Amino acid sequence: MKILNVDQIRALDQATIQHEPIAPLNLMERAAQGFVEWFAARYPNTSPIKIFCGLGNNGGDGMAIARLLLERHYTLDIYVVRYAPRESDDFMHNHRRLKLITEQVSYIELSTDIPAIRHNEIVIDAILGSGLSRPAEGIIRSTIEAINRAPATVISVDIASGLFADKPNRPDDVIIEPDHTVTFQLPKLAFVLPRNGRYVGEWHLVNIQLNKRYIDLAPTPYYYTTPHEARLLLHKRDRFSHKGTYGHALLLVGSYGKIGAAVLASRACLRSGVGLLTVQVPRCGYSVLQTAVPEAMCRPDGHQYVLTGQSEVESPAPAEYSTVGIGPGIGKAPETLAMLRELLPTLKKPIVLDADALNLLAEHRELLDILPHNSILTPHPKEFERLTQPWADDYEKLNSLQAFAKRYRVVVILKGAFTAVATPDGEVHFNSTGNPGLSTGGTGDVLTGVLTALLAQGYDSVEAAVLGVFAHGLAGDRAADQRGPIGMVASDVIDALRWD
Ligand SMILES: NC(=O)C1=CN([C@@H]2O[C@H](COP(=O)(O)OP(=O)(O)OC[C@H]3O[C@@H](n4cnc5c(N)ncnc54)[C@H](O)[C@@H]3O)[C@@H](O)[C@H]2O)[C@@H](O)CC1
Ligand SMILES: Nc1ncnc2c1ncn2[C@@H]1O[C@H](COP(=O)(O)OP(=O)(O)O)[C@@H](O)[C@H]1O
Ligand SMILES: [K+]
Repeated sequence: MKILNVDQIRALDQATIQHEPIAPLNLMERAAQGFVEWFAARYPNTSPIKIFCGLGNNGGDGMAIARLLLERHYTLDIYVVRYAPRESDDFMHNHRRLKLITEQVSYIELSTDIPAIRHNEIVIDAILGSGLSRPAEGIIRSTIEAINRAPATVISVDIASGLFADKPNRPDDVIIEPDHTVTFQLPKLAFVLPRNGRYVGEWHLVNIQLNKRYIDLAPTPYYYTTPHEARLLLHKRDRFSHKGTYGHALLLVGSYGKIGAAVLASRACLRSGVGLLTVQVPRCGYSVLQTAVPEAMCRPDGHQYVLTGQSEVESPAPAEYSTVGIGPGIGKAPETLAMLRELLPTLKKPIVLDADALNLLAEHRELLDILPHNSILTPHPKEFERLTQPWADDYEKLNSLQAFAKRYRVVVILKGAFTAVATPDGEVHFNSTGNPGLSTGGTGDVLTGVLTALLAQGYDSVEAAVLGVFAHGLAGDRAADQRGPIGMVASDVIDALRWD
C-alpha cells in the first residue's frame, strides 16, 4: 500500500471528485460515514461525547460526523474553535446542515469558552487535518492543551490536530495526543515514525473509495506492507521438490557466552524453510548447538571462544553456500574482524549481516565498500547511528537510511515499531506487524535466521526483507496472543513462525 504526501492526498481528492465523479460535499459525507461506522462499532451510544471542530475541511468532516452521530442518538456536545474569520465551503455547508437539526453548537473564541472535559467522556478531534500549514497557536493551541490535559478517550479524525503529515514538527509544538487516529484510505508518513507515537495512538484506515487509478500512478518511495501484499511474495513449494531445492545456508554466529544467539538464529532459519543449514560456532558452542538444534550441521571453528573462520573439519568455502548469515552473538574480537575482512571479498551473492557484524562495519568503514551488492543489513537504531551519524528528527533519519541503502547498494532493515526496509533503489517499505513484546533479547537473532533462510531459498533481497520482517512481526503478534507481550521470549517467536 502506498504512503502519499499531503500534496498527493489533495490531488487524490480532486481526482476522485473529477473522475468518479462525486461532489466534494458527498466525498466529505462518505468520509464522515466511514468514521461514524468505525466509531459506532466500538463505542455504544451511552458514552457522552464532545466533538471539537476547526473551520477547514477537517472541521467540515467533524460537522458531518456530529450530524450522523446525532441521527444515531448519541449524546453530543459540539464545539467550533473559531480561530479565524474564514471557513471552507464544505465546512460552511455542513455547519448549516447541522444547525437544521440542533441549536446546540458552542463556539470557542477565548480560553474561557473551553469546556471542562470529564474522564468518562470521548473527545473527537476534528480541529485541524492534513491542511496544517503552521504549528497550532492561539485559541487552537489552548484548546489542544485542554484536551491533552483531560482524562478522556481522544479520537482524531484523519490526523491529530497540530501534527504535520509528512514533515517534522518542532519539539515545542502543541499537538493532540489521541488514543486513536481514524484516517482515510491510506496511512500518512507521520504515523510510522517513532517520535510521533504519542501523537498518533493506534491508527485505523477507513476506505472511502478514493480514485484507484491516481493511487496506482502516484510516484512515492514509501510503502506500507499489507498482509495481502506480504502473502503474494511467498513462494509455493513444488510437489517434486527435495531439500536441495531450498538452498544450503551457512550461519556464522556465536561466541563464548553468546551461543544462545547462535541457537536462536539457527532454529529460526530452519523454521523458515531452508533446505539445509550449516552453522559455524566457536568450539565452545559445538555440543550446545548439536544438542539444541539437531537438524543443523555444525562446523566448529578452530578457536575455542570466538569465530575466526578457520574450520576444524573439511568443509566447503562460505562462497559455495547459497547464502551466509553473520553477526548474532559474534562479538568484536580482532580474529573475528580478520575473518570478516577475508570473507567479504570472496562472496558474490547477497548475505545477511546483523549485530556485531554491523558494529565491525561501523568501526572499519572500508568494509562497507566490499559488501556483496543487495546484501541485507539489519541494524536497530543504535547500530544504524553507528553506521551513519546522529539525526535531528525521524525525517532526517529516513533520508539517511535511503541514502545509505542507495550508496552501498544494500537493503537496510531499520528495526523497531513499523520496521523500515530501505532498498538500493531508494524505496522504503514500512512493516505492519509486530508489537512491543518483541523488545526482548534474541528477537533480532531470530530475524537474522529468518532472512538467511529466505535468501537461501532464492528470494531476491528486497522480497526476502519485506516478507521476512512481516512474518517475524506476525509471529511476534501470535506469541503475544499466547503469552502476552510481557511474558513472551524470542523462542516463542520462533515457535509461532508460520508460512502460509
Ligand atoms: N481524501 C481525504 O483525505 C479527505 C479529506 N477530507 C478532510 O479534509 C481535511 C483537509 O482539509 P483542509 O485542507 O481544509 O485542511 P484543514 O482542515 O486542516 O484546515 C486547514 C485550514 O486551516 C488553515 N490552517 C492550517 N494550519 C493552521 C494553523 N496552525 N492555525 C490556523 N489555521 C491553520 C489552512 O490555511 C486551511 O485554511 C483532511 O484532514 C480530512 O479531514 C475529507 O473531508 C474528504 C476526503
Ligand atoms: N515496539 C516494537 N514494535 C515492533 N517490533 C519491535 C518492537 N521492539 C522491537 N521490535 C522488533 O524486535 C527485534 C529486536 O531486534 P534487536 O534490537 O536486534 O534485538 P536483539 O539483538 O536483542 O535480538 C526487531 O525485529 C524489532 O523490529
Ligand atoms: K484532526
